[in-house]
Amino acid sequence: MEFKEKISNVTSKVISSFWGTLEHVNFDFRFKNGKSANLTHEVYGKNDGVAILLYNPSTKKVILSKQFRMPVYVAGVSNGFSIELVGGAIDDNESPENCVIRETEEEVGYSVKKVKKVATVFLSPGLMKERTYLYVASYNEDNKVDNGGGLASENEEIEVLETSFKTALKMIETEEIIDARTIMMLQYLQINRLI
Ligand SMILES: Nc1nc2c(ncn2[C@@H]2O[C@H](COP(=O)(O)OP(=O)(O)O[C@H]3O[C@H](CO)[C@@H](O)[C@H](O)[C@@H]3O)[C@@H](O)[C@H]2O)c(=O)[nH]1
Ligand SMILES: [Mg+2]
Repeated sequence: MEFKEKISNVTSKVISSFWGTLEHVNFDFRFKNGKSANLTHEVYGKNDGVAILLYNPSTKKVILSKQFRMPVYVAGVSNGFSIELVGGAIDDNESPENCVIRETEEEVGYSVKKVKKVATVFLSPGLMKERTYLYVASYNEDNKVDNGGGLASENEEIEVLETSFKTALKMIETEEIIDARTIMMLQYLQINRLI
């Protein structure tokens, strides 16, 4: 039998390049039964991202951010406001760790030095090529260096939410928290009894 690759003749065409890039990727896919099909799949992405859950083991509080998200608005949820981990897109030539430390200071005004990497996740593997690196770090009041809020130069407007861990877990049940990264990291804290 002639040997054929499972995936072959991959070509990509950029359909839109605005904030991120939307590509149409054309390829031949060989099914288990030996038949092949020429398929086109859409793939969206930007630079990879980072996100972090900050927790204070003595006060049993966590720091989250609240901001407007157009996709959430378009979906008709919470007027478009989403409660999430601190995070953002990695700048060119920046390490994920430096990015997460930078975003923590920009978005919520805390300077943390020691961050622990927990997982690398694809948020929507059927659509997005982005990897997100997930972190945790403990904090206390000494780490607070300013009020955060995001970069005005990037039109960011972020509300800092310091809330009890118990309340944050409740907000998963009530669907006030709907971001997958945030839910998995709150559960990570819970499973590992870090707080
Ligand atoms: N999505 C999007 N955001 C835009 C756009 N123009 C400006 N922004 C704003 O630019 C800012 C980017 O901030 P970052 O902190 O760098 O990224 P992020 O929006 O928090 O994104 C993070 O989460 C995403 C998942 O929700 C990730 O996809 C992303 O990589 C990153 O981790 C946000 O305030 C966002 O609203 C646009 O066209 N599209
Ligand atoms: Mg952000």
